[in-house]
Amino acid sequence: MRIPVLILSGFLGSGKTTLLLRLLAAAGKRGLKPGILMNELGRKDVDGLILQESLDLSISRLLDGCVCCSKKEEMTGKLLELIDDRPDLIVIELTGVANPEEVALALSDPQLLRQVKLQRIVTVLDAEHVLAYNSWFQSDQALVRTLRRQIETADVLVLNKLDLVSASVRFKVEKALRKQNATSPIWPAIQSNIDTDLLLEGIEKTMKASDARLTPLPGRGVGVSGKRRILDAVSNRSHENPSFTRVATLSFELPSLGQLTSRQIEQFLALHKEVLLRAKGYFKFSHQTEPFLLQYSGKRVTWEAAPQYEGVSYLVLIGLDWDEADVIRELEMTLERNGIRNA
Ligand SMILES: Nc1nc2c(ncn2[C@@H]2O[C@H](COP(=O)(O)OP(=O)(O)OP(=O)(O)O)[C@@H](O)[C@H]2O)c(=O)[nH]1
Repeated sequence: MRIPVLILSGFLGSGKTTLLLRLLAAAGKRGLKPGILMNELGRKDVDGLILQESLDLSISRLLDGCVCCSKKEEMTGKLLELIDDRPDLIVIELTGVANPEEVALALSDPQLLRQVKLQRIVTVLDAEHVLAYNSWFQSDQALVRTLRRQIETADVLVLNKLDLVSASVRFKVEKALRKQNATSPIWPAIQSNIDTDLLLEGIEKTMKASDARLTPLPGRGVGVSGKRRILDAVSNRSHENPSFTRVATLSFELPSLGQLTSRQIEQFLALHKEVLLRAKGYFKFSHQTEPFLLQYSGKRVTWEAAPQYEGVSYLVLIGLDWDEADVIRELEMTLERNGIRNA
């Protein structure tokens, strides 16, 4: 059973920690044991201290850097430590400037893939200021894009600090949010006071003593029905514990690449560009002497030599509202065209 992960995102000061405290209280009432990973930009762990004062919990911290950029490797290590404690769920509170899709990608690291599963992305918004971000940060388009992504990828938008705005501002904000995310619910809140039980829906006390950390879970075959699979796909949308997140992750181990080329991978990615947020993978092409690292972000592909990589080839895809079976089918077809056939 993979451990469900809740991601709390939202700009600085929007009310994430306030929500986290409520969430932890609700988890406690349900008898759930949470693991918490807090990522803060400053060296000083202010939020962690607040939490530790409020609750007797072990909290993992990633300080002085964002999981999106400088702290990616460390995040995997911290999560593995948390998994060792066998929590029923893991809550990751991001820095205000983190992009949730990058965290979804990090969760698909081969070391974590079969142990954790993205359950839900919750974005907390400061109703008083959210409409001003575009003009405030005009000179930093990367930040504007990240803040937009926090809204687009959210499964739940918590519209917080409503005590500070009028009804007409609230209406304007909701209208603007709907343009960026037409489907996810918007939950109004003051002091991040929402029905936290709804956030914990689908999360149960599942970790038993027998669920050892390194027990490999079988890859869940999500291949096309009626055909034998030629690749093993691991999805965050598992049957055993339905995921509600719109951000889907698919990971493929590719022990054999046949005659596959980087160009064909790019063509495969281009087919899904409307729904693909991010991709990453290592490839050991038969015609190359060293492995290559693929990065796909903002619809752009880059390749770089990765001589230090020693594992098998793999590909991780992060998409929004996609047809999973369609993506898998296309990849299978790409592999088949390159001589990779069913055994
Ligand atoms: N007036 C008002 N203040 C709020 C509300 N929600 C949270 N706050 C306050 O806003 C401040 C920031 O809240 P946090 O929960 O720490 O926000 P955060 O998103 O974790 O902040 P960072 O860690 O800086 O990213 C605190 O002083 C909260 O008490 C609200 O609905 N109304």
